[in-house]
Amino acid sequence: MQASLVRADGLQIVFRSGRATHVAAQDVTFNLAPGESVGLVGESGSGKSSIGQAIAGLLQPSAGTIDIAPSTAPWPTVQMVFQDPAAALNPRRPVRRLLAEPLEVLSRAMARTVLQGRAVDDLVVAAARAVGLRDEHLQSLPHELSGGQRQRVCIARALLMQPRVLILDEPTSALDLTVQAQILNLLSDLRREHGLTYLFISHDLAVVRHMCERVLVLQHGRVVETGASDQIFAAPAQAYTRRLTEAAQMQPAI
Ligand SMILES: Nc1ncnc2c1ncn2[C@@H]1O[C@H](COP(=O)(O)OP(=O)(O)OP(=O)(O)O)[C@@H](O)[C@H]1O
Repeated sequence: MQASLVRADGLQIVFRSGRATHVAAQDVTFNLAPGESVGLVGESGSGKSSIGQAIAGLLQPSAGTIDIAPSTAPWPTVQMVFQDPAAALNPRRPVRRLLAEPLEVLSRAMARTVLQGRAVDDLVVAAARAVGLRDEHLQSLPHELSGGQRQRVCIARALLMQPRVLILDEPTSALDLTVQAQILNLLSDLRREHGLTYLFISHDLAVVRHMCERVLVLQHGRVVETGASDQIFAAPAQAYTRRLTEAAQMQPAI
């Protein structure tokens, strides 16, 4: 069996407001092996984002464990990219600042390891180029960029933290189809170049089929089916998955 980089075991995520409780995830168990891209699919409200946030350390599960293989990096090696890049970026900061700030707030020890003697601005320029932004974009405010360019900024900002795992939460859902394809190609290239591991959250199975070797299908917070993408798409075992794949076939191909 392949070593796992991330292991979620028996995850339960419960939201409480007043007396009401809502179980967003129940007994969710899965592995992410180094370098693989795993899709997390399911209808709206099935718990995809909640699970992604728990893996990224942004949300505390009510039960269960998340183990991330030890690394030599003294900073979090899981980064998250969200659906809406405009909401994720401070509208008053130019791109250069947006990219530099997470590096500037690192502790001295972390900064030494991340920067390795390089200037923050050199890393910022390199990261912007690596995601296909032009140098003049560094002066731009988020609203002066296109949606695709803003998502490139978010991806660059995540990459600057040298993650091993990226949680991609509907990273192209807010983009039109041509731009969507460009960002998906960028993500594929970056995964190959940096040996990254992806948890790719999407309600769009056509995108997941394109991006992921393996799929977890969620319904009402539970994993109801899991397997290789090809197999899930060719012969889904569950009626629920069949419904999702049929809906995907009605959408334009990537
Ligand atoms: N902060 C919160 N407080 C209360 N309930 C929440 C909270 N966040 C999510 N939920 C509920 O938990 C369930 C799962 O939500 P989640 O966002 O994880 O689903 P999802 O599969 O990502 O949905 P979508 O595809 O619509 O983004 C939903 O019923 C949602 O209403």
